[in-house]
Amino acid sequence: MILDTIIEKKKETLEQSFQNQSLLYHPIAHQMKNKEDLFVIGEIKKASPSKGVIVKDFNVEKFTKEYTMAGVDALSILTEENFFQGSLENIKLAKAFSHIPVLRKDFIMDAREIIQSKQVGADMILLITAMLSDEQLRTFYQMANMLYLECIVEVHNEEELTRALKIHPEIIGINNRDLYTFEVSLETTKRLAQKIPDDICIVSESGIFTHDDMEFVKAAGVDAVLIGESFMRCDNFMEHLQHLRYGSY
Ligand SMILES: O=P(O)(O)OC[C@@H](O)[C@@H](O)c1c[nH]c2ccccc12
Repeated sequence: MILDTIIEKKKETLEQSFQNQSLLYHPIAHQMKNKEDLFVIGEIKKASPSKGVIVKDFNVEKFTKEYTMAGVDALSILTEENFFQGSLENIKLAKAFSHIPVLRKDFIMDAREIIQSKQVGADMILLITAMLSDEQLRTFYQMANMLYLECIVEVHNEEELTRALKIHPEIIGINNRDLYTFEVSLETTKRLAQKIPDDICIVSESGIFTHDDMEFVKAAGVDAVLIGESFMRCDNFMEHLQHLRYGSY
């Protein structure tokens, strides 16, 4: 049968073309892993449930340009509307005014939101283990990968980490903030990072304000940091990033 022959040949060709190359390409994870210094994701958020309104003069275009010029490696854009006063439009703005990768930061709970993230131009999405079943986590992760969206799989404790590791994610985000009590402790990063295999990128999220905080999470073995409030409140992004990285102004 010619069809069988075609399929056999096709299999061979596929094997050859995907040899030594991951079927799913993860450029941001790759960049995180290979950066000498910490990879910095700067977050743009107007408000949060724990802090209320953080910036009154909220201008996504301005923040995007300033973060990019200051030298952050990626942007995180809050799109949740009710508690963070975010919007999907802000992703489009960030993409229009910057060339660096953009993370859609939201509480994704529906597969349609993954397609929507791609449509507005996001490069990466957040999947929060605490609010997804094992099945959702797996299917959302696969779906995102098929759309060439990278994922940060967020965890806050050992039980969530065990669940997250089952899908072998490229990037794990350790949230230092407990989403139930809003308590923040960088010890969460220290505790969980040592339980994560070396080939997975680790992002320490929340509560990073100073150079000492950066050094602390770096020593814990993370590849990247996600910083929101301390950037949102600073007067000069470039100086603040310098301070975070090198400890001086
Ligand atoms: O502003 P901070 O403390 O630097 O935190 C940023 C980011 O980690 C935080 O906004 C965050 C982490 N995980 C989330 C999940 C949903 C909404 C927000 C978040």
